[in-house]
Amino acid sequence: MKPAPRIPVTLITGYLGAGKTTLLNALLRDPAMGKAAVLINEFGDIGLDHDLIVETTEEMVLLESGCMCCAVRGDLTKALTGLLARRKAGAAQFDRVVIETSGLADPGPILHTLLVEEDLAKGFRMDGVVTLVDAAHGEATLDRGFEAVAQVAMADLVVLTKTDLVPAATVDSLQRRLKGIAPNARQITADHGTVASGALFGLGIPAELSEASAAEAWVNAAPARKPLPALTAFGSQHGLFGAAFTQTQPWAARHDDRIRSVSAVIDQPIHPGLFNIWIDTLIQLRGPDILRFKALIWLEGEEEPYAIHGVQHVFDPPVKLARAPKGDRKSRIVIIGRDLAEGVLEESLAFLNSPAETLR
Ligand SMILES: Nc1nc2c(ncn2[C@@H]2O[C@H](COP(=O)(O)OP(=O)(O)OP(=O)(O)O)[C@@H](O)[C@H]2O)c(=O)[nH]1
Repeated sequence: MKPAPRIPVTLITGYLGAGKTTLLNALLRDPAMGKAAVLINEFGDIGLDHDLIVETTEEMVLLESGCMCCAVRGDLTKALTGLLARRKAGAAQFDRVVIETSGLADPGPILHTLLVEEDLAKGFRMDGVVTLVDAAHGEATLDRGFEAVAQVAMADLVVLTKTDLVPAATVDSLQRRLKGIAPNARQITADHGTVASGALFGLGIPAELSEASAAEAWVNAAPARKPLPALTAFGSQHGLFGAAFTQTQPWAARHDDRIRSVSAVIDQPIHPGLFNIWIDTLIQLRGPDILRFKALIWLEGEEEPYAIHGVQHVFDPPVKLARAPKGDRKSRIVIIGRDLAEGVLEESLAFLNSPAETLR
């Protein structure tokens, strides 16, 4: 029997006051939202945002008493497990979950919870990370704290809010900066919380769709700007993830500079052995510093590609995609990392281009 489709989860994040509650209120009126369960996380004792939500769905859970990424993770697990059980028993009806995080939350551990808790991973799939950035205070917020930069780096979609409060040139320059931090994330603007209907949904791994063409758009990888460096032997100048990886640079400069995003398009199907070595090494050595990993991978000898996504050292099981487009058997990989020395991810990606003899 085919397993039931997993329920998509959307994570709405963004710094304090970025406009998350305003957006959620507008979203609750969007027919594209369908039947949704909404989880709201509050930092501090009083669940103020809960009172600010004017229209509610039937399933609204307020997670209090701390930041979701640390203290409340247990609560998040409990809330999601509870929702799943009630849905199974017919006591709750919803087809998606939307989580509004506290402004201080790091989306990484929250995404982890969805991936590592076995029951949750079976019942839910991540549909997308939506990060709100306040156009009026965005630059200053990014300058002040790395949390805000990391929230942008993890986004599938960046939503600019309060653009009505600043000149167009300010919006342009902020958008350029955001593109630098998250080159693969789409950017849209919200007018007092209102975005085009459905714009926030369908951003995740198209697992249940099984469409390779959709996966290409999901990965959104651009060919490397410079050709991948040639590998002469196993590993390269630095080894697969060698010296340069352990030697991170002093990150005194801008917070933005701590984020490095690398994407590659690999023309030929990849030897499965090479791919396994590569990904194991990446996870073992640099797992905690991989903020996001998305890939559409063609392996030698296989007719369909795999979609893979990961957050730090936790990876969702690869999803084999059916209905692959004819012709193009190029793998696409995007890695967003923090505190990684320049050139190292590129070099490691070059390993995937190396002939299979490298293994022997
Ligand atoms: N001018 C303007 N104000 C906005 C817009 N979107 C939100 N706001 C205002 O920004 C303020 C903060 O919005 P919230 O939705 O409470 O922000 P939040 O991200 O939920 O805030 P925290 O829960 O503190 O993290 C409110 O006064 C909103 O009315 C916008 O597009 N334009």
